Amino acid sequence: MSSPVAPLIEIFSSIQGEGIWVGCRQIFLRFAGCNLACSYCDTPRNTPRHCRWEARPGSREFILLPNPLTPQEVALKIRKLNPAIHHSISLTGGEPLLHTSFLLELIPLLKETRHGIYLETNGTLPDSLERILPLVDIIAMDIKLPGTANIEPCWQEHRAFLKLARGKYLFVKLVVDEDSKPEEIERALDLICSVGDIPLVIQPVTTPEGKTRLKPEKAITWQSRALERLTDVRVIPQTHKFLGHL
Ligand SMILES: C[S@@+](CC[C@H](N)C(=O)[O-])C[C@H]1O[C@@H](n2cnc3c(N)ncnc32)[C@H](O)[C@@H]1O
Ligand SMILES: Nc1nc2[nH]cc(C(=O)O)c2c(=O)[nH]1
Ligand code: SF4
Ligand SMILES: [Mg+2]
Repeated sequence: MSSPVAPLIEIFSSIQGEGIWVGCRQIFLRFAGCNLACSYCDTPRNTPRHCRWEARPGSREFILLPNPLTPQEVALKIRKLNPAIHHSISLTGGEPLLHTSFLLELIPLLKETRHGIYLETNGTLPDSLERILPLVDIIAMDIKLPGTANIEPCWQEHRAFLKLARGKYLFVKLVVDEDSKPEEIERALDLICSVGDIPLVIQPVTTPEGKTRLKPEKAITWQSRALERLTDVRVIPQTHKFLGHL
């Protein structure tokens, strides 16, 4: 039987710019395609890019789409990035859980990082998560605020996802801006608390110009509100955008 293939946008080594593992060195695998279309999304999910390899740390290897790669080919490219010095491999996108058949074959080939597999996900595909759950170590799950992302609500999918993911090293990211609706943030807090005392990162929207769209006073207000109900609540912007990392 032939190996599944997956459309990858890029493979690169960089410093995690978001969430509770910010600052850790990771290898990033960015998959093409997404089941959502968040208004603030900073990632061209399907745009082919030119193939090029820059042989310097933090460089990126751009895979010319639609040239899908097999798990063996991806594992070989990762091996060239010295996985042993990396905290983990971040599976991101686009939405990585759209490619679970590929991940089931790929992940067992990726053993050399210090803390395994880090899944960066929009938290809307619980059935897909269930397929690969034993193979992931850390889950960074977004709870999408419908008004902020300008998408249909996915509260039910998020609830099912959280219940599955809570046994892992799990944290939730809430991407918030000045116009985020208080009732939606409250609903997200209700959802998290109904599943457990899960670490929460409030992540301001970053504009294409690199500015954060959440004033300090509002970030403080929402963090205070969340800290009344959760133990670990941090406000962390996308640091890689200020530091110039990939
Ligand atoms: C590009 S997404 C890919 C993984 C997955 N599709 C998701 O949404 O979690 C990775 C992370 O970047 C965040 N993100 C994307 N665009 C952003 C922006 N303009 N400002 C702040 N966070 C952003 C997402 O919310 C998510 O936490
Ligand atoms: N440095 C860096 N950190 C990141 N954290 C999440 C990212 C993503 O696009 O999934 C990302 C990214 O694209 N670059
Ligand atoms: S789910 Fe993630 S990749 Fe998809 S549009 Fe939203 S932020 Fe972008
Ligand atoms: Mg990114």
